[in-house]
Amino acid sequence: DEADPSSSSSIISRFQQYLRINTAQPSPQYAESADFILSQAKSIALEAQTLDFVEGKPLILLKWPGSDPSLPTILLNSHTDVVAAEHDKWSHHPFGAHLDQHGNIYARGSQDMKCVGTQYLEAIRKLKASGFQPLRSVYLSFVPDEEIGGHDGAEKFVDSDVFKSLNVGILLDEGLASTSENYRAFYAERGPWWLVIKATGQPGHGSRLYDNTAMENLLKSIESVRRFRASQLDLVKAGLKAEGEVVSVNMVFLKAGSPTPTGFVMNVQPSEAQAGFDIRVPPTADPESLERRISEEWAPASRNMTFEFKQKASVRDTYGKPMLTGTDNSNPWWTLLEEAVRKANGKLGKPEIFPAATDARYYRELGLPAIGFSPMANTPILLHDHNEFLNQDEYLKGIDVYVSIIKAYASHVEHTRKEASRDEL
Ligand code: MET
Ligand SMILES: [Zn+2]
Ligand SMILES: [Zn+2]
Repeated sequence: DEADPSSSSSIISRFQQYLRINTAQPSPQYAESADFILSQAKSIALEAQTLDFVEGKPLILLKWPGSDPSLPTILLNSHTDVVAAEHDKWSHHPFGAHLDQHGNIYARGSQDMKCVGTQYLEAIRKLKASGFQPLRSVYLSFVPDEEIGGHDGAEKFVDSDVFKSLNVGILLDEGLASTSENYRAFYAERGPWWLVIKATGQPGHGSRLYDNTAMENLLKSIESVRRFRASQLDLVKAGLKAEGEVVSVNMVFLKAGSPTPTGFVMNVQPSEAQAGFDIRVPPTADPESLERRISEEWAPASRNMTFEFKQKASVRDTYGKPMLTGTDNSNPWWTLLEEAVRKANGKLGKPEIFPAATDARYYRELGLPAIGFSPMANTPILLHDHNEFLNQDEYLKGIDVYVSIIKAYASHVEHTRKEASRDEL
């Protein structure tokens, strides 16, 4: 029944409401999404504050206070922005949240990651209705700008005094849909390095053959990048490494020549040429050796080349260690997640390295444990793709998985603390 806020149709219609707010980069409607989140928070009586680290880019922080404020807390993170969508290539409008006859909800952000944001809220709504009282405080952060690097969102947040005062013990952030029945969970991610290489060279008549043209200099680099790319892809194809365990490099733009109103100048060899690459570096890789490869093989000064990074994430934390969250007994949160998923009748695959980037890197950089998890099983991976959708039954199942996880996390008495109190007896 529509009027009952706990009915499935009400839950789905709240998800659709969030999806219908166009928060696509580069001009997300953040004011509207903030209003929506704050109204949801109010309806389930969560404490709320809006943090304006950058004007026009609100970060909403919600709190469900625990009975023991001395315990480290739980932070459930989601980003409110989404990537752009090419409307005319979709079968349904990307901000219409159309529900088709199979129960699939079509919208940009249905997988990445508005689903997770409202699933956290719905799980808390259910837990509150059941009378559950958290021991640890549970925080929810709805952050802007993840899709453009998180510099005005999560990055500013983790540097803030507000964040320090939260005493966060574990962070949950986004994962990926799974095409099998097993959910996927991520203990690390690859760092994005966005590289632009530039070649200069001898300009001249388009009919002449000579050495050291900008185009030739750039093409030698592209050939070298391609050989390296193939070596990494071969490791994946041979089954020796998973996607998140190799360095990926993809050329994303090429720029050279002189445009004319009808095309390009055809008989002048240009004096400059450049190419851009999206490189993803696993935390297990040696960043120094990749840096050397870039400066010596992909953009050597000896070939009149220079390079610049548009984005260069660290793969080491502030203590110099690779940014990996423990998946063994050293990290009770991992075991608790596994158990909680199982209790909710879900299955979890082997822990993986997230192939792309998420805001979790800013927390792992501080040495905090962070787990990437979006409960979507039996679902094609459609983030950033046309016709992104999520099935309503999968969405509802995911809420129950979060009920189980939040319950386990918020009731968890730290082992070391138990030991400490036992020692006192
Ligand atoms: C460096 S910004 C990252 C944006 C996006 N999540 C990606 O992995 O591409
Ligand atoms: Zn995302
Ligand atoms: Zn994304």
